[in-house]
Amino acid sequence: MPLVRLDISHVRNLSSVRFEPSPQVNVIVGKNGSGKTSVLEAIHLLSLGRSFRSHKHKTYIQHDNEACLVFAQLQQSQGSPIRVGLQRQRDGRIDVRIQGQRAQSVVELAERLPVQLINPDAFRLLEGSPSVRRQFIDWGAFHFDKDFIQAWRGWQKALKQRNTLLRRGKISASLLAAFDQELIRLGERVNTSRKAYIEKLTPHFVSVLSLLTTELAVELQFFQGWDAQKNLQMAVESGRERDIELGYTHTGPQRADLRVKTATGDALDTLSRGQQKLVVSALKIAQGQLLIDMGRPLVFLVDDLPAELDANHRQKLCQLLESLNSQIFITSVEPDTTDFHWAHTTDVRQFSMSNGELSLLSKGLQES
Ligand SMILES: Nc1ncnc2c1ncn2[C@@H]1O[C@H](COP(=O)(O)OP(=O)(O)OP(=O)(O)O)[C@@H](O)[C@H]1O
Repeated sequence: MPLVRLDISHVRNLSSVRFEPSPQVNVIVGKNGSGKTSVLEAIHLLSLGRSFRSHKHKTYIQHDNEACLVFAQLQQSQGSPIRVGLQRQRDGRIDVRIQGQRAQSVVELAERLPVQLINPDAFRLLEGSPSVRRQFIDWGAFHFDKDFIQAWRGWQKALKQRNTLLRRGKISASLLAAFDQELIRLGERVNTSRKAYIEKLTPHFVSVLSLLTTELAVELQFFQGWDAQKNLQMAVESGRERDIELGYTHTGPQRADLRVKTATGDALDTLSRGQQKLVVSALKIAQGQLLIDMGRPLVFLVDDLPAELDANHRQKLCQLLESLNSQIFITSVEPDTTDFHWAHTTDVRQFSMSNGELSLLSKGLQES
């Protein structure tokens, strides 16, 4: 599934960038504002139909252009590469093509080209609201449990309807109880899937983190969103009167969270910025590794790797990513990337980015 060819047109300052990435490691080096992140943004756009930097598509379409286009060839395990492309118009329209045929939705691309992003914003996993961590869990649950998305959508719908009733007031606890059956059934289903995913992820996370650093003992605690001693039925029943008072559903899977703890407290309060970066990277890599173990290769997009990591940890992170046998795109402002040590068997291509122009600096297997 690696990208063997990439054509990017009119994404930010990239008027026309065409290149043949390595199926293994690609390092893009350039000054601030040269366009490195825009290459990762274009790959993300092709995978998910959206940017990781902005929800507003007009911000990434190049000024004075009506549309941006990202086109790629994806290597298959057998046979010739498949052609995939995505065009986004300024008026919002999206055109997704697979082998020249129009696709039903961007989901078809997400399945063919899963990406995992590690960038400075990934810190939001620790410092952001619980919704960021729920998204992280749900991404994994979605890939692990084929029925998860259907249950999640149904539960969201039931929750929305219930909250609308509560907001309007004038609803009795007995009437509300009639609406709660579906909410409870689907909410339990969502919770079971999330729990199972975190159980699978935890040992991977622990082992990935121990490869990055031996100095940190970090624990993942899944909070299901209500008292662990109760099932959802009991929690919803005992919370009904309070929900009526508050005008919304105050307990349930919508309050779930993933707590990242050290021996002395929350990781966010006790770890340095660099250590937090290692923890977040370990979470993201563990998540990717689980998917790879299921036979679903993915592309890692790593933006601004050196920031806040010393050379030793940077090297360990590179080794770990390399060991996953995935395609990797890494950006760096450092002109000297010799401290990224890759195995001599790895095909590393190094590119230079300058004012939206990409050029190949070096290519091939590494010297031992
Ligand atoms: N819609 C747009 N049209 C044209 N140029 C844009 C648009 N949006 C942003 N730019 C410019 O494109 C460039 C994008 O750079 P990008 O963020 O990819 O750089 P970078 O090399 O990753 O920088 P850094 O190292 O600072 O993260 C910037 O120079 C920015 O001013």
